[in-house]
Amino acid sequence: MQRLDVETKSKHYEILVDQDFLDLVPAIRGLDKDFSSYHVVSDDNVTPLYQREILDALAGFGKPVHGVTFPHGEKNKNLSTMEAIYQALIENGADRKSLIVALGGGVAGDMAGYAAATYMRGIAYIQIPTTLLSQVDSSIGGKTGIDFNGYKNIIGAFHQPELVYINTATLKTLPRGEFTSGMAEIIKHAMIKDAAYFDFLELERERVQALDHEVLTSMILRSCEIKSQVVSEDETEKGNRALLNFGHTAGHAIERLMDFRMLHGECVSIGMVAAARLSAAEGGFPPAEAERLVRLLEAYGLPLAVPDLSAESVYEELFHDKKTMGNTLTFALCRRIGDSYLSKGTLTKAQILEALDQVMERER
Ligand SMILES: NC(=O)c1ccc[n+]([C@@H]2O[C@H](COP(=O)([O-])OP(=O)(O)OC[C@H]3O[C@@H](n4cnc5c(N)ncnc54)[C@H](O)[C@@H]3O)[C@@H](O)[C@H]2O)c1
Ligand SMILES: O=C(O)C(=O)C[C@@H](O)[C@H](O)[C@H](O)COP(=O)(O)O
Ligand SMILES: [Zn+2]
Repeated sequence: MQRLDVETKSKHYEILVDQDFLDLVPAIRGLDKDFSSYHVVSDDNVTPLYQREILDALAGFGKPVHGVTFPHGEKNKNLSTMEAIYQALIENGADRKSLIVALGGGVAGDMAGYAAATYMRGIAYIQIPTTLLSQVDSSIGGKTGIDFNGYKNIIGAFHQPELVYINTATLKTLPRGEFTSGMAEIIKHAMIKDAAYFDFLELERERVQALDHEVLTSMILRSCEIKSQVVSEDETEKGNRALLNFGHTAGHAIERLMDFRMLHGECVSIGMVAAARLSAAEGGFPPAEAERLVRLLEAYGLPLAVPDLSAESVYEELFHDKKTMGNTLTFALCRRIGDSYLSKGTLTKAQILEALDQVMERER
């Protein structure tokens, strides 16, 4: 098992990376908290795969254990699913000393985390991420929340977990497209912080895609390190945490405009291509490096452009981004691969439209 620390202002916790669930109970025991009951929240794909094993393991604590299942998918990351989760917590007698267990992908993590942030004004939770995306990104850092009227993560709270327990064996059941979606966040980590990691992702692509255990584990660990470092320095996104939003400004807009028919990572991939174009327009990001990004995304099977949207429609959506203050758009951009910065209000509408045009399939 491998361990990493996350040290934010509000909480210190560990990320454990293992190949099974055998150390989960000892890890929870190690938190040294006397939880009164356990509530495992997962979607209807993950429940039949992993919920029973987790419930059985937690039953060893001798306290009530409950499973809560919600319908899978981004379309269900909303208030009505939250209502059902709150209802289940009440019916199952969750109290202030209960532990919520977020089991599944980023959707389960964001919603179970938000339930933990708000139920009885905040209770403890842990993350057991089972998608590549959630293992390297969403389970770490305490951003929790839901979409509302299609606006991405527009309601939410920062609430750090007590523990992140990653069992890489769960990736064996993950559909291929979901694995690919997770690769977008991993490439994002390399783009914003680590050129050598970008080289690694280029060099080791075949072994990554073959789920080679050694390469996969090193990759997950490196991404967890990058994410936890950024989060530890700026827990509540007062500044540089927004670098983790590289590709998300346009990505979230596309996700909404496509009515969530595309996966988060796919939209982030297209958003990163747009961000690379903007980086070139503003900061002189070298065209050869933009090309390397495009080739890497393509090699991992990620999309580079979006069908059936107009640059204008995406541009209008950008103003709903959480980094937008008043009318000032903020973008996470790159000077070079591995070297990122925040650009606040300096790009013109024409520059942004031109970059967006290049990721519109019809207009290419
Ligand atoms: N909080 C954050 O910091 C953060 C970071 C990145 C993304 N996100 C959010 O995460 C969400 C995307 O997460 P995701 O890509 O994990 O999506 P997801 O949670 O919808 O999971 C993807 C699909 O895989 C299934 N699944 C999960 N684990 C499985 C497994 N081991 N085997 C088989 N099927 C499995 C799920 O049922 C689902 O259908 C988005 O809502 C995004 O906004 C949040
Ligand atoms: O943890 C962060 O900070 C991120 O930006 C990680 C992103 O991958 C993630 O999609 C996050 O949920 C986006 O945050 P938002 O504040 O733009 O909704
Ligand atoms: Zn993301």
